[in-house]
Amino acid sequence: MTVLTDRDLLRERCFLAGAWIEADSGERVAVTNPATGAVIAHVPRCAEAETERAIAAAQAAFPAWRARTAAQRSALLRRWFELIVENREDLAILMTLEQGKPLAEARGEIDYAASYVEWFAEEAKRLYGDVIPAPQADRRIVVVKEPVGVCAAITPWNFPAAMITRKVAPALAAGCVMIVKPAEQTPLSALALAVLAERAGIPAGVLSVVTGRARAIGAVLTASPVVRKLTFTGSTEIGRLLIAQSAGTVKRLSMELGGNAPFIVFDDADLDAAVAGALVSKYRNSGQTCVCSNRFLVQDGVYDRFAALLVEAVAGLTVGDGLDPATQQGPLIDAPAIAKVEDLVADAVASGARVAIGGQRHALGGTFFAPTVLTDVAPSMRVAVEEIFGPVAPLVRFTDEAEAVRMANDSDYGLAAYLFTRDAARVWRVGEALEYGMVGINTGLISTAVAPFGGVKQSGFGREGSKYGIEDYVEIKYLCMGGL
Ligand SMILES: NC(=O)C1=CN([C@@H]2O[C@H](COP(=O)(O)OP(=O)(O)OC[C@H]3O[C@@H](n4cnc5c(N)ncnc54)[C@H](OP(=O)(O)O)[C@@H]3O)[C@@H](O)[C@H]2O)C=CC1
Ligand SMILES: O=C(O)CCCC(=O)O
Repeated sequence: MTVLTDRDLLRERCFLAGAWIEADSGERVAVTNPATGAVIAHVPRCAEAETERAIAAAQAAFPAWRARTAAQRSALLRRWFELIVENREDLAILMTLEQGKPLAEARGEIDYAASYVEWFAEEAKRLYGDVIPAPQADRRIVVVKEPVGVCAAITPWNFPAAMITRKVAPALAAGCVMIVKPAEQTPLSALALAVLAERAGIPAGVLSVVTGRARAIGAVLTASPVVRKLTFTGSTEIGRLLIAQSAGTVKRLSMELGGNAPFIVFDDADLDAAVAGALVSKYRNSGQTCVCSNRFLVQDGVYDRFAALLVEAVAGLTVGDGLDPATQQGPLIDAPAIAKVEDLVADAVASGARVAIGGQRHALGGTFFAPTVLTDVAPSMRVAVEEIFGPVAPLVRFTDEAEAVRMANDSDYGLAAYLFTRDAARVWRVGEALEYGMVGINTGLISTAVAPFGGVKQSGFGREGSKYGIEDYVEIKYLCMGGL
């Protein structure tokens, strides 16, 4: 394996109640490098019993953690942030090894992940309440914010670090404690973050990371009355299941689920900017991002020109192992992922779409898929309806603004949307008409810790990052003082 400066960051045990443990069964799961198929590590295959112990440890740790002052919690989070930044290169290498994204993108994700910790270290100190003018002279009404309590996070493989910090940091800032179940494909980044949290001095039980059997761990987390909140990022299908499972304990939930982002290019757009935006929003992380553009809606007048420019730009993308500095697009995460992308492209072609570039597995083999542009795509084709999660840009034609908005909103999803135009009035009209939680205007990159990330419709609910993100981890309590 590529040498880490600090080998201690590569952990093959879970972090539970401040101890590094094996699974009770002794079973382990292999972690593979998607670029080579090589096994790079093993992690414990934990199940019900270990999850129960993590919950008990969190419950035990909660009173002391919530009792610390906001400034004390903030200082520990700040230290965690500094350690993430100091270990940026090792964390990025680990991420590329287990996830496949190019090293430059992995470094970017570590910075992004760290920025959530930095942000919420600051927000911890600003969790203000309210004083409400009372209707009676002898009363005072005060609103305070209290931590929700024991929280659980189930996270995906596409952003192995950032999806953890943007849940853990606001939770800990608010005074909650957290159990994380990372994705099976990418546990090493989660465990390395736990190493750094431990080094930062975050007390035992405040943060646990349990790897292993998703269904068993999820069942215990959702059924437990001790766990007061579940936050999930992943597929809509599993989100629905977790919502149903949480009904029995009436848990608070945050769901960041799938997307089908429209990327709308109007006739008056700056086409060079639109192509640059398309590249970053479509091909970053090999298209495996819930906010990736899933369908390009391009107006008649610029359709052919935009397609030609996009194909030219895509032809210049270098595909390869993420550890190679020349690589701009890595492999897909695993065999089912590439099979799904291949199937969607085949379905589109069979229905009349044209492959302008790519359209098949890359010559490198394995799970590498050629960066692809499809033209003559109809909005009803599966490739424009389902979440692709791969480097495929389907180009759909539209005639006028009303049609673009109608097509864009014709989806069960509502996470991110993008539009490119030079018309300021249209920016407002279309920006407001889009039924999405986030809208990128003349940009393909909207993710930042300072803005609220989240969706509407079947893309989920709750917001992460920004001043709103911490609210998902607090309960509002009102104190009514009478007889004054
Ligand atoms: N919104 C987003 O950012 C993401 C969307 N997706 C979409 O979902 C598709 C499938 O990806 P996939 O990785 O299977 O996504 P999943 O939704 O299956 O996985 C996300 C997380 O949920 C866990 N999980 C899976 N099943 C259960 C369960 N029954 N109970 C509790 N936790 C569970 C997974 O654990 P484990 O890994 O151990 O199975 C993982 O930690 C992608 O192609 C993409 O379309 C995927 C990832 C992120
Ligand atoms: O794809 C996801 O699951 C989260 C989006 C990453 C980002 O914050 O941009």
